[in-house]
Formats: sequence, C-alpha cells, structure tokens
Amino acid sequence: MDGNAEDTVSAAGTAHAAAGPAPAAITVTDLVKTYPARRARRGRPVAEPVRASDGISLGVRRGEVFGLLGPNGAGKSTLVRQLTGLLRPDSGEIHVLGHDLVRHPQRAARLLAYLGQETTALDELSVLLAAETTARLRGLAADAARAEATAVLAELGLTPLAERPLKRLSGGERRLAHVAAALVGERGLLVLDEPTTGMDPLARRAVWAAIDRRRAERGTTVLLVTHNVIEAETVLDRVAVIDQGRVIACDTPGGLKALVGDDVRLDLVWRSEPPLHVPEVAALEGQAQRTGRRWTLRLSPADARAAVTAVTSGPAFAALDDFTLATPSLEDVYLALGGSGEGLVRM
Ligand SMILES: Nc1ncnc2c1ncn2[C@@H]1O[C@H](COP(=O)(O)OP(=O)(O)OP(=O)(O)O)[C@@H](O)[C@H]1O
Repeated sequence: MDGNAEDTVSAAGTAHAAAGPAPAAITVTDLVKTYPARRARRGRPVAEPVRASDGISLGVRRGEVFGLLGPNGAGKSTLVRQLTGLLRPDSGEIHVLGHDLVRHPQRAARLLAYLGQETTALDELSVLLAAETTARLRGLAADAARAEATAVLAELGLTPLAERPLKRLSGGERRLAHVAAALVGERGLLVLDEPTTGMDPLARRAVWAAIDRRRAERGTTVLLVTHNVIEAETVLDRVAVIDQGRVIACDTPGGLKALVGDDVRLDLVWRSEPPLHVPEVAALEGQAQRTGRRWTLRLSPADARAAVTAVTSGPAFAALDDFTLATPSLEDVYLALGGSGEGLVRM
C-alpha cells in the first residue's frame, strides 16, 4: 500500500483520518486543465488550446446525488476524468473520500466506480460475465461475484439478456449492461457520465431507481453528468451548472430555480404562420423567442394567464397547434445565468 497514516485504505475503500468527521466524498479546489494546441508537422496550429477546467472548486457530501449540468463542451467529462484519476490536472487539488487523487490517481479504482461516455472494454463478454468479472476485479470472491451480478441484472431487468455478448446488444441495452457493471462490487462513490444515453423510459427508470436504492440503503454518493434537465431535477440533491470550464451556479434544484423568480414559460406552437392580425398575438411577438413554428415566452403568472386566455379563443386558437405552460426549469436557470442553452435536453 502506498498510503501514509492520513490515507490508509480499508477493505471498504474508505480512508481513516485520525479522528473527527468523515471526509467529504469529493473536494475539488481551483482545478485547471488546458488541452494543448495541436500543431501540424510544420508547426502550424490546427487547433487552439482549450481551457476545459478553468478554476473549478466544488464539494460533494457523502450520500449525495450530485449533478453536473451543462451544454456540450462545457467541461463536464474533463472534470470527471480528472476526478477518476484518468486525466491529470495542470493545477489544483482533488480529494476523494479523503484521498489525494492528484498525487495518487491509481487509488481511484479502489474508491469509486466510473462509467464513462464510451466504454468498449467489456464488449466481448456476455452481460452476466461483464458484471461478474467487474465484481471479481473489485475484490469479490467467485460465489459472491456471481450472486451480486445476477441480482444487479434482475434489478435492471437484464436477466433475459444475461447470456448475450454486449457487442450483440442494441445501444440502449449495452448502456444498461455497462450500468450493471458499474453497480456491482459496492463502491462508496459512483461517477456516472450520461448513464442513460440511448435508453428507453423503462430502462431509464430502472437506472434511477437502482441509484436511489443505493443512496437510501448504503449511503452511496453519486456524481452524475447529464444534460437531461428533467432527470436532473428529479434525482439530484444538488447541481453544479458548468459553462465554459467554470461552475456558474451550485445549489439544490429548488434553490437554483428560485434564482429565476416566479416567471413561467409559455410555449406556443403555430400550425404555420402566427396570426399577427390578432392584436393579442401581435402584442406577444416582441417578447417571443422563435424556434421554427415555436414561440417561447417568459412571463409573470398573471401575464401568462392572460396570454393563454387570448390564444385559446377565437382566430388565434384556430392557428395554434399546441401550447404548454411550465414553471421554471433548470434550463431556465441555465439561460438566466448566461449560458447558451444549446445542448440541454428537455424531455
Ligand atoms: N482530448 C481533447 N483534446 C482537446 N480538446 C478537448 C479534448 N477533450 C475535450 N476537449 C475540449 O474541451 C472542452 C470540454 O470538453 P468536455 O468533453 O469536457 O465537455 P462536456 O461538457 O463533457 O461535453 P458533452 O456534454 O458534449 O459530453 C470542449 O471544448 C472540448 O472540445
């Protein structure tokens, strides 16, 4: 073992500090990572350097489901790859369950389970063997590994596919099999990068239920990367909104939504051209953000009520294909904080 007294690792993968409170699950301080410029052979730059982590500080408590939310390219995966010991930061500190992962990145494998965006290592194995082999690698005896893999497959509804090699599964099924492998062999911290990509609603629900169960029954900490705004709102205790390598907000979903006040969002989808000859519709035009046939308006509850009344009667209604009225979402928070909003999924 390479640890000092502060960092001694127990069988359960937790650190024993001399005394005092248990260390936070994750503490990140002023993390900086720049991908260098790429140059062609003659030295011409073909890509500018990218500062993908630009002074990130955050803390995740034990037992929390903590989300990283942000659009494509915001720097979420770069952050989790540093937290899981796979990528070395240029500067800054990372402590996971009391261990200094900048100095000892190899310890990550004992402390946490990581599901990256793209994983091909298990593709030749059957679903059961992939989970079982992962459990063995995480220190379980053969019988225990088989039992736990079988149980996790049942939990995720994968039993009928147990003998199928991963490379012969659909994209969503393969992702679910990777989630199963991430869940076996009890780790105190799960780091999941877009775990439900490509899954149908039933599979997604099974994943969130499995995560919730581990948090409730075992106090597992979960760090979750997502751009699925609704998932983020329903499963997360706290969320850090990441934009251009920086944390632009961090709070509970409710706390973040309070930032945008009481305004509600009204979406109007017109059948074709909006009926601008209707005065009430013409009055809304200036406030509407247009996306094709959709108008999105942010209004006070009273103005929204008046607008709904106006567009659901008379000639405006005949021109209306669909409308939705919604309370603020994390997407609204993100937009209010100055993010571009592109790449955030609302479903
Ligand atoms: N290996 C790399 N070399 C150079 N630039 C990179 C590399 N990996 C990522 N980047 C850049 O760093 C920035 C952050 O990328 P990152 O993958 O961390 O974003 P992300 O928030 O995880 O995005 P997504 O939601 O699309 O997965 C982006 O501008 C990206 O183009």
